[in-house]
Amino acid sequence: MGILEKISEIEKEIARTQKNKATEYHLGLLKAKLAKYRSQLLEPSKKGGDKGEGFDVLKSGDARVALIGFPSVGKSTLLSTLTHTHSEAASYEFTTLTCIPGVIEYRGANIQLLDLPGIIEGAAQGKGRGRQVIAVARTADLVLMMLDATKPYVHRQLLEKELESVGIRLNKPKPNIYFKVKKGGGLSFNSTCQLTKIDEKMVQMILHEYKIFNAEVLFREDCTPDELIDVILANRVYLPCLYVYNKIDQISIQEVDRIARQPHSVVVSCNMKLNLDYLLEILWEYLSLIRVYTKKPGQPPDFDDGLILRKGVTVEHVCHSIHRTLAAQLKYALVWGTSTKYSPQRVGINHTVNDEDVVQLIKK
Ligand SMILES: Nc1nc2c(ncn2[C@@H]2O[C@H](COP(=O)(O)OP(=O)(O)OP(=O)(O)O)[C@@H](O)[C@H]2O)c(=O)[nH]1
Ligand SMILES: [K+]
Ligand SMILES: [Mg+2]
Repeated sequence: MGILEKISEIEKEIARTQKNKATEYHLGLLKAKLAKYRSQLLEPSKKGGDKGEGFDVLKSGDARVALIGFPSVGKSTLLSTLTHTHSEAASYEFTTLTCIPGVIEYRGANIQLLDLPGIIEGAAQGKGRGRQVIAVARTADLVLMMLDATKPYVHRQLLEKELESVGIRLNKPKPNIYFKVKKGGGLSFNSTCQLTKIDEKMVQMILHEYKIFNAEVLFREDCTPDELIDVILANRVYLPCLYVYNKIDQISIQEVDRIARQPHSVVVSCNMKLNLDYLLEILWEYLSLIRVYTKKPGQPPDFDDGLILRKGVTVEHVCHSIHRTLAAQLKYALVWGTSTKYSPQRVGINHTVNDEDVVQLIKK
């Protein structure tokens, strides 16, 4: 039996197994098996052929966004609208057959936007260019899932399932589980909170499925067996995802309003250029980008040339992004902006900066 058949057998068995206390362990085991086979699918095959490799496009700029969606939802139209790059758009499916990179210039940042072929159900199993598209998605900082607002909601769920099945986790934090394989000593099982979805026996069973007999497992939150499997496999990517509903020129205003209220969702019309400014604002937000200005003593801040950084960075990162030796020479910094109580305020190297802060670095 090939891996694909094994996967489909297990999926069928999971579907026909009733979910209750008595079948809990059995289901946990099935899920562990399923995840194991699926991750084998992701491994590059030794015989050549479909290696599951992405399209060869160099990463560039401050962040990378992958456009994922069914055919003809308007991905190429969006790329041509937001960037200087043209990507052929047409009313037939699979117009785009390769990866076409463009650059969104926004607030001084260069955001790489990747137009990709449409994916279809079964993409993860190798249908169409699915695996290549998915391989590119894994390298992105954000998935921009484009949907046709005139199509049923189930389209979104199908796409999510495809990405889920290849280990891409959307808008989910990494499960807070400490896991370490050991050389001996059996299983050390601990938790810092009450566990309602998993117990020691289940953990042991799942680990045995991966031939792991000695390990340290510490749950810091109430995780599910699936989350434990994710941590064991360690090949999952956790990405923010924006659902962009295109073609709102074709639906009623009530419908637009309803969709726009869903979490992580933005409504646009590429053809009518509706709401694209808002899309860029949200994109910036979801990429956790910030812009920080530097200022030399006695001179105005350099507002033309901000530093593009990520939320949560400190004065130390600011130093590094200017020159690698600067951090070691820093005495203190003066900061104007929302990260301080006073403007300016004298801060140390570990001070966290905010979007739009002005920073003056004082050397020793
Ligand atoms: N009504 C309407 N049509 C749109 C909009 N945006 C794109 N389209 C149309 O949708 C069709 C498909 O657009 P594409 O940009 O080729 O879609 P795609 O997702 O790149 O398609 P593939 O490359 O085939 O996967 C074209 O006929 C576009 O003109 C929109 O905002 N409203
Ligand atoms: K198309
Ligand atoms: Mg296209």
